[in-house]
Amino acid sequence: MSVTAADLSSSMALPARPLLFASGEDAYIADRVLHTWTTPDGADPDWADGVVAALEPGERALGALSFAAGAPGILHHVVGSERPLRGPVAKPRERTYDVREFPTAEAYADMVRAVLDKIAAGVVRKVVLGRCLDVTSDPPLEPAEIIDRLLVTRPGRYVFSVPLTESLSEGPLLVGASPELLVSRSGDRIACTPLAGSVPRSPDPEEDARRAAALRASDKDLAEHAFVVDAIVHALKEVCVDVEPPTGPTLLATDTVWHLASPISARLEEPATGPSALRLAQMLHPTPAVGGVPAAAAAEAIADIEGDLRDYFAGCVGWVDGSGDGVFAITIRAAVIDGARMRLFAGAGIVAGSDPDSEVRETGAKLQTMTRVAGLG
Ligand SMILES: C=C(O[C@@H]1C=C(C(=O)O)C=C[C@H]1O)C(=O)O
Repeated sequence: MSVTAADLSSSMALPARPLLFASGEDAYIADRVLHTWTTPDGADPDWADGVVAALEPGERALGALSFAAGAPGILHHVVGSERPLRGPVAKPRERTYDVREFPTAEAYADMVRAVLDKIAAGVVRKVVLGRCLDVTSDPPLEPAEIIDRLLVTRPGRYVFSVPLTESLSEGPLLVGASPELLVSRSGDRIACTPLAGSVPRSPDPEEDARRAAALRASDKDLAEHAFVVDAIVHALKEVCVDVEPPTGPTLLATDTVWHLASPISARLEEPATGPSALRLAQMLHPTPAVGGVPAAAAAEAIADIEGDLRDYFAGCVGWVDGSGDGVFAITIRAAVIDGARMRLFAGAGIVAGSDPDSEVRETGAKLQTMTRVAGLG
């Protein structure tokens, strides 16, 4: 799509704290918020069904669910429109940043070793472990500037900006550019594209291609990937027909990493009475792409070793309408911006054969998606 003068001016119209979700060329941006639904338990099916039942034609519920079961969810009841919102990339303003790693790279490598011990002991087979960067910026970051840059450069297909409280004008704002589709529903058509198995990209094209080929051939990464595909196929078969698992993963590139990706399609037999996109997201989440295998033991290992970092990170973010159609992406390559402060999260799957230093590099590369658009380099 070519960028016209009208597109440029519409990009200027991006509100200071937009409420939006983009999955194609255009971004769906909320013009009005009618109501905000919150729940202490984002996995509650009655809450999800109540939200979908309240939506009139032309309205959407746009928001996010936390990583953990029994943790909060928020959906804004909105009226909006698809808009091109792709302007020129403004040069980041001069800012001073204070950046803290939490945990440090060394502590993260030790956490990876602790998971490898649990794998060796047969307690778990895969655990996704994350780490954070806490950034303070002077002057404060401007969310609209970051989102504009995400929409133009599209480091991930799914760009989002979602206030995490009922107040749209202040408080934490979840922003990011996820490459990973948890689930989409359009009528009876269901799609998921899990990612698992990753390697940092190289600026040298030959080395970059070599790394991609090595990832495609890596038994460790193929095993890490297969856990996710198996779990999603199993969950989809509970509610769908014609579940089409892929023949093998393909390669997907973001700005900073290569991933193994598996597009999976399925069909709802009775879309009128079948689960909405929001219910499907609740059923599938958290997949072993962000949790692990077995799910309960992995969740316990994450709580013990990683602690309480995630909240909405590694959750899911997206929209649903009154017909049950919608799109939910995994909340990765994401940041929470709150005034002058910004927290970034990145995780990596640990399986037998994982190397702690490689996992530090992988999570470092994943963090760069958001540090770059925020102007930190
Ligand atoms: C958890 C993250 O990424 C997840 C972990 C991946 C992996 O371990 O290879 C790949 C994609 C995501 O499902 C993240 O980016 O923060």
